[in-house]
Amino acid sequence: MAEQQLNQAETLLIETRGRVALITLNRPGALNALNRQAMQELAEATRHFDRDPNIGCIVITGSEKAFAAGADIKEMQHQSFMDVYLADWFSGWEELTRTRKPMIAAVSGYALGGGCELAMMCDIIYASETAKFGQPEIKLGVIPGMGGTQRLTLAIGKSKAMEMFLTGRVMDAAEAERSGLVAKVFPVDRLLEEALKTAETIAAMSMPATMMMKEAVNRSFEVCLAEGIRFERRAFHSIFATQDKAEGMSAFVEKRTPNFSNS
Ligand SMILES: CC(C)=CC(=O)SCCNC(=O)CCNC(=O)[C@H](O)C(C)(C)COP(=O)(O)OP(=O)(O)OC[C@H]1O[C@@H](n2cnc3c(N)ncnc32)[C@H](O)[C@@H]1OP(=O)(O)O
Repeated sequence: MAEQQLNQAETLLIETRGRVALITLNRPGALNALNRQAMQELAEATRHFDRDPNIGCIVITGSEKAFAAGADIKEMQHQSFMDVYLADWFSGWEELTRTRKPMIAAVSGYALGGGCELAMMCDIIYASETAKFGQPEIKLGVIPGMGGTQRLTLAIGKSKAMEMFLTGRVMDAAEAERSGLVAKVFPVDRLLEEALKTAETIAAMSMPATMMMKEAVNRSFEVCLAEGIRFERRAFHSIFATQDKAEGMSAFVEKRTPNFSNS
């Protein structure tokens, strides 16, 4: 598989592996704490790959010890209400959630606070056996600010989410998988390989279909069921205008591998 190293950001390592983009959080001294620079660089990298017709899936990972230990507490420590309100802190993360191509989070070690929220902004979470998920903001006297109260509650249900938010308890990988937060758990040394393998599988599908699938599934989080189902039906109708629909169905009937053209 062709590997290509892209221009380096300060807080990230960015590379491509064939049709997959791999973004590695890289602030080892701070356990990948997410400062404003990391937010801007992540948004820039995902925007870049979203526009790149050669990329079909994006994987975001961290180190073995920490996916990300949260938003940068040292950066937030001296901010006042007026500082964060006027600068609309964390609104920049919304850009990441507007990425239209599928994103996989490969999580090893700590995914706390903003780290857990970043993983949940992705479409699939794969975890290593050492992964630890939590929203410990309550211990800092604050609440999550990157979507955690909404996404964790939707992922694992109100009672369990409330227990985690209100106590700051951390969940291990096995519990995260049982709760539906995580799709699969792997030994540490297989995590990235498995995430990249799934990303390659996704990138080999029809790109309009994977993008529309993501858009339709995400509607279920944003609108009521009836509106979501209407949206899904319209997206389903419109995908019948693609060549990839014709190719995919013909390939099935003809018992061959489809050759998608992303059109
Ligand atoms: C408030 C909102 C809206 C969102 C948030 O995300 S708040 C942050 C939520 N996360 C946390 O509260 C976790 C904070 N970190 C820890 O509790 C611990 O670091 C640990 C349990 C994850 C790991 O403990 P360990 O003893 O193994 O490592 P440390 O010595 O504590 O950390 C190493 C190094 O990293 C710095 N660090 C860790 N997390 C953060 C963070 N979230 N922000 C800024 N810096 C962080 C830590 O200070 C230390 O650096 P120094 O050696 O320079 O002190």
